[in-house]
Amino acid sequence: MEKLSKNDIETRLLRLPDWEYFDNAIHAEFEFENFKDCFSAMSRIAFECEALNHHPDWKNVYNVLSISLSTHDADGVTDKDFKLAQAIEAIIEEEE
Ligand SMILES: C[C@H](O)[C@H](O)[C@H]1CNC2=NC(N)=NC(=O)C2=N1
Repeated sequence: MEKLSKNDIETRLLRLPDWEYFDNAIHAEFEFENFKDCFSAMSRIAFECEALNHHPDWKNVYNVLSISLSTHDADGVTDKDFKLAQAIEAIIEEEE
């Protein structure tokens, strides 16, 4: 999977306003009502990750989920990260 250029990444991010690019990865933070809602979204995201065989670096503190996406094999951001970011957005929108 080919690593995307900074320009490509920034162009693609125009369609994903929750996400930003820094430190060689794309990042987003989502806040939920409480821990249960947050963990419920994380479970749904986890199944999607398995289906896509692509996995986030993520952190949960109570009702906040912080996600970073990069492709370890490519040492950067690839199309796989954008596919997963889109899937995550769809899940978050359904949970809202
Ligand atoms: C063997 C397996 O396909 C690889 O280890 C996959 C699994 N999930 C992955 N997830 C991420 N974020 N980057 C990878 O390079 C990656 N590689």
